[in-house]
Amino acid sequence: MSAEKLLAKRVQDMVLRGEEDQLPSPYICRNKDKYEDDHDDHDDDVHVAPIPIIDLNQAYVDHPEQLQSLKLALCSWGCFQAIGHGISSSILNNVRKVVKEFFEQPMEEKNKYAKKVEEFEGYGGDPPPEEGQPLDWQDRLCLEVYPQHRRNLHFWPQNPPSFREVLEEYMGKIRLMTETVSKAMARCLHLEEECFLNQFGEEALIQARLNYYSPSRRPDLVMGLKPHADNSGYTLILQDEVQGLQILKDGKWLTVPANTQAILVLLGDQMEIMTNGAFRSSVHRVLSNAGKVRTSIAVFYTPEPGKEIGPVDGLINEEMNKPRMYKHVKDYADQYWEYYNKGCRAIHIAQL
Ligand SMILES: O=C(O)CCC(=O)C(=O)O
Ligand SMILES: [Fe+2]
Repeated sequence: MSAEKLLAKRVQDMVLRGEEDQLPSPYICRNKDKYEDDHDDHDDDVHVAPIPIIDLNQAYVDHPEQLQSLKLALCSWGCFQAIGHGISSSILNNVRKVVKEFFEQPMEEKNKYAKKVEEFEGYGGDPPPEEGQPLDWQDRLCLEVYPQHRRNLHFWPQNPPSFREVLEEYMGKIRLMTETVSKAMARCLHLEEECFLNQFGEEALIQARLNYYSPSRRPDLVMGLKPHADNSGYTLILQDEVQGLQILKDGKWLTVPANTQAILVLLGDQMEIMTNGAFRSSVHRVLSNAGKVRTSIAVFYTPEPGKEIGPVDGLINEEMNKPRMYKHVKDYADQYWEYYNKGCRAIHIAQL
């Protein structure tokens, strides 16, 4: 069956209907040659990553030691687990709960928010990749959240009844968190604290992607989300208690611990450009598993459309051996998706 046709179906629906025995080939992206082999034969030994934990509480975030830890985390891991983010456990639990409840409703209810196959916003699967590229073993609901005038409320679920209110509360807090994080990122590099915020701009995009990973009988063959680096400046990820997210570090896939109280801050390509490569965006993927549903809420924080971004001056010094490594770019997303759909990274388009 073609990718377009498959993308009109939901993975969750295939799993619930027991249609997985005939696993459609566009989903198969791993161990292709082992398709006929022993079902238990797969190599996902889990190496849990000691990802740095950073306390964003105002009382600590500007301490030289904390800033130094932040810099180390971002330069060597490309991510950190944020605690002290000011979002209460009850808000975190509520948002996870309504997201799960949304996906656990009948298809008919969810399809009220269905996207067109080629489009991005709404409920469904990602737009079709190029021919031959695998499909992800997941369903998701993508929503534009800020600036507020970009919201398309017809995609915002009305069921469960508290969905909109709970998401709105969470996203308001996340927006505040982006200010703290952007300032701390500047300060840890000894830059003027508004320098990244100014590049993101007043109309910076904040988009939510609610991910639902159904279990798979063949986690050795499919992938929840294929390897990629995000197009964003950075991404804020709230996980549930089921592991699955992995980051690529020094050529090895390492599992991100499922810390339900922390929000993972993961660098995207546009922060790599703005820091002239001092920070590197993190390549990551999500594994499928045989037993449990996994949900996550990824929020992409991305410079305002039409705004030029580039390496900040303080990170370029030709005489001090810190040459400019990246160009100025505008609407990086447009080219990013072309490469993403081919299963490639796009960062080279900004590199000098
Ligand atoms: O599910 C996750 O933990 C990560 C999701 C992700 O990488 C994305 O939505 O871009
Ligand atoms: Fe991602």
